[in-house]
Amino acid sequence: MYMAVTAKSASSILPQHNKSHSLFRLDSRSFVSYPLKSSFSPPMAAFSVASTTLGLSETFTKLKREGKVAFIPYITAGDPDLSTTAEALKVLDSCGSDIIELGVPYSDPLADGPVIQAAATRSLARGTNFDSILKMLNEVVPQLSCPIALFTYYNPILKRGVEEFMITVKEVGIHGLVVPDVPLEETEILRREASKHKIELVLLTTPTTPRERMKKIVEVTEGFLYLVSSIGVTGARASVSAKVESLLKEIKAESDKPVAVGFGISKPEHVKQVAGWGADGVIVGSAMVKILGDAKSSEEGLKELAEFTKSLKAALL
Ligand SMILES: O=P(O)(O)OC[C@@H](O)[C@@H](O)c1c[nH]c2ccccc12
Repeated sequence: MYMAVTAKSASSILPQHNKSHSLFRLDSRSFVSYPLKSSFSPPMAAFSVASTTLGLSETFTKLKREGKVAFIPYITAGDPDLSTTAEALKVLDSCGSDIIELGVPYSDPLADGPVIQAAATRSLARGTNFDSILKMLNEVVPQLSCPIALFTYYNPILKRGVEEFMITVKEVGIHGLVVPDVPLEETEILRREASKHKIELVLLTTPTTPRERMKKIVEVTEGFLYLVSSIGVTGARASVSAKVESLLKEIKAESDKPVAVGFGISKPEHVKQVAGWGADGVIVGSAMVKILGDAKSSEEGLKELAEFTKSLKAALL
């Protein structure tokens, strides 16, 4: 189920639409943002919830000191329901996740494969919305030891207003933000408000990102750099592209910022391999989402999620 978009809308969000596979090619042209450094320090209240948990970059600094690689799962908020999401966040945290990516369900998830698209559809059908997610986070975040990076397409941010969005997510203790489809020409306000409210804006590069553009992205990403392992959309793959090894070398030649790799990773051997190639973090999404979506009950899904998370985390120890 891929959205038929006009050439214009595709070019403004994901510039290439490969007709042969009707998959949207992720391209970093829409992933560049330049957070402005500002002297603005938000009122202490803004830190009240988040001050007990390390942020994204602090987490990577701590892990690097310990010689460890970050394990970063992704799940879609509200799938199968928000109370299960609340429990899943606690399960992922207690099973050793170092950062959790929490997806805001969206009606046109252009960069997502069928598993995450279906999760977003189920969640929206249940009535999940941004306010109900914030309410859940307000209760759960104080119980977590690892930071949350909110994952959302650009539209839900624009709908709420960028400044209002940043204020509200900061208030519930969100540390980071990943926005895969932010159009280059509209990054000005996003990076200014993210920086102002101490939200780490994570940028993405892909295997097709030209070197000069990659350098720009690496320079300005905050928290970590998201290296998309393969072209196409999210979804578990039989193997992780060997190109990741050389891409990691190229990026690390430009910057010592942490790099986390995502797309297709779904087995302990994938995790081990990507860590062995020098990644600072490993991101697993669709395989996690599938467990929760396929389970006959929440209890069963949470139990399987715990087992699966521990099996992947063990590959990093
Ligand atoms: O699902 P995968 O193949 O394990 O990839 C991680 C991915 O799910 C998560 O990081 C993510 C969810 N939706 C996205 C859209 C674009 C980039 C990344 C994502």
